[in-house]
This record gives sequence, structure tokens and C-alpha cells, in this order.
Amino acid sequence: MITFESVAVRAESTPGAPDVTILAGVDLHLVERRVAVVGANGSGKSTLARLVNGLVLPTDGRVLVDGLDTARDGAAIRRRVGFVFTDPDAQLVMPTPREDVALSLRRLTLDAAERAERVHGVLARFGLAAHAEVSVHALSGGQKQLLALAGVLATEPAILVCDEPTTLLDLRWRRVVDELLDSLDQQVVLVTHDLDAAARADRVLVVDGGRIVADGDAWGAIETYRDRMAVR
Ligand SMILES: Nc1ncnc2c1ncn2[C@@H]1O[C@H](COP(=O)(O)OP(=O)(O)OP(=O)(O)O)[C@@H](O)[C@H]1O
Repeated sequence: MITFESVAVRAESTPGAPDVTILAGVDLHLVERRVAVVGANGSGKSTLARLVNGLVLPTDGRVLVDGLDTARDGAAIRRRVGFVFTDPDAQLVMPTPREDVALSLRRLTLDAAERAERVHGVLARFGLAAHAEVSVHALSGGQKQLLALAGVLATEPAILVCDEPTTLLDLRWRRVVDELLDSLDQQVVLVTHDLDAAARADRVLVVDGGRIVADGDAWGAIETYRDRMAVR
């Protein structure tokens, strides 16, 4: 369960300049299993997503995840909330896919054989088993995106936040990842420009100019978004 209480985020756009407001007046109580966040470029979606796992802390207000305050309980929050970045290079730190997934599993108490089996299973699920030992730099953009998602899911987080996780994927893998995200038991918060993916969510938030301007079932919220973008 994710709660935003009167949350605002402000930051300096350039050193010494007055703060700009990135998000303001956000009050949310998210209990739905699938929550999508849509909105124009620069509207504040990524900032909203990053608030959920404490990557961004509120300037005003509080963000609570299962009762834990992101500003006070950062380590516990990051164990509960997996975050998948748009840019997999922001996430992949080890030389090979096998090592990268193994690193994700470091907090789990598994013996060596269990760990190796878990790593192999995760890589296979994402079509990466044959690439386990290649350099991460040699993977395609889509393969890196799949590996980043694999590493986060391997830790079995209670909540998964994905910031445009399928932008680099071809149609086949986009469908695989869409189906996978749809099938997870965890609560998923998905930032996306893909309105087909948003349409499958239980609840859709529309962000515009740093505010939530629509919040409700997918159909109504997406209609509002289309109207605001004047796209039909
Ligand atoms: N740390 C920061 N300091 C100053 N400005 C920031 C900071 N982080 C984000 N912004 C600005 O806040 C606005 C919202 O950014 P954010 O990344 O949340 O948008 P977004 O909706 O995810 O955009 P996109 O769809 O293009 O990824 C942008 O104008 C961005 O430049």
C-alpha cells in the first residue's frame, strides 16, 4: 500500500536559481494491484515514481509504503520496492548478466547451488540464458532492458515500480514483458507512454504540470489525457 500525504517536490533548476516546483499537492492512497501513470514529457511522472522507493524524497509531506516512511526507512523501503529504470545502463553494474543477477540476489540467504539455479532460471525466463557470460556492453538495448527487469524481479520485491520498462523492446519482447507484468502478484506502478498498457491498469493517474489532473479507472483517465494532449 502506497500513501502520498500532501507531497510536493521542489528543486533548484540551476545552482543558485530559485527552486522550481516539480510536483505539488499530491495526495494518494494506492491499493490497486496495477497502477499506471501517464502524462506529457516533463510532467513529473518519473519524479512521482521515484518518490515511491525513496530515490526522490518529498520537500513537503510524506510518502509511506506499507507504513514505512521513505524519508526515515530508506533501506527497508528499497528492500520492499523494486525499481526498474527507463535506461538500463543506470542499473546494470556487473560485467556479465550472470553476475548482475547474482548481485541482485546478494541479500537473500541462498547456498551457492540455489543461487546459481535462481540466476539461471531468471535469465532463462527473459531469454538471456545463452548470454549469461557475455559482456553486458555487448547486449542490445532491449536485452539490457530485459536484464534490468530480470535483476529486480529476482529479488521478489513486494512492490514493483517500472519507469517506461519497454521502450527499447521489440514487439515480441514488449508483449512478453507486458504479460509478465500483468501476471505478477505484486503491486505494480507503471510509468508509461503506452496507452494500451495503461488501459489494462486498475487505476490510472494522469500527471500534468506537476499535479495529478485525473485519477480513476483506465478508460476515464485515458480520455482525460487524450483531451489534454488534444490527440484523438
Ligand atoms: N533534480 C531536479 N532538479 C531540477 N529539475 C528537475 C529535477 N528532476 C526533475 N526535474 C524537472 O522536473 C520536471 C519533471 O521531470 P520528470 O522526469 O519527473 O518528468 P517525466 O514526466 O517523467 O518526463 P518524461 O516523460 O520526459 O520522462 C522536468 O521539467 C524535469 O526537468
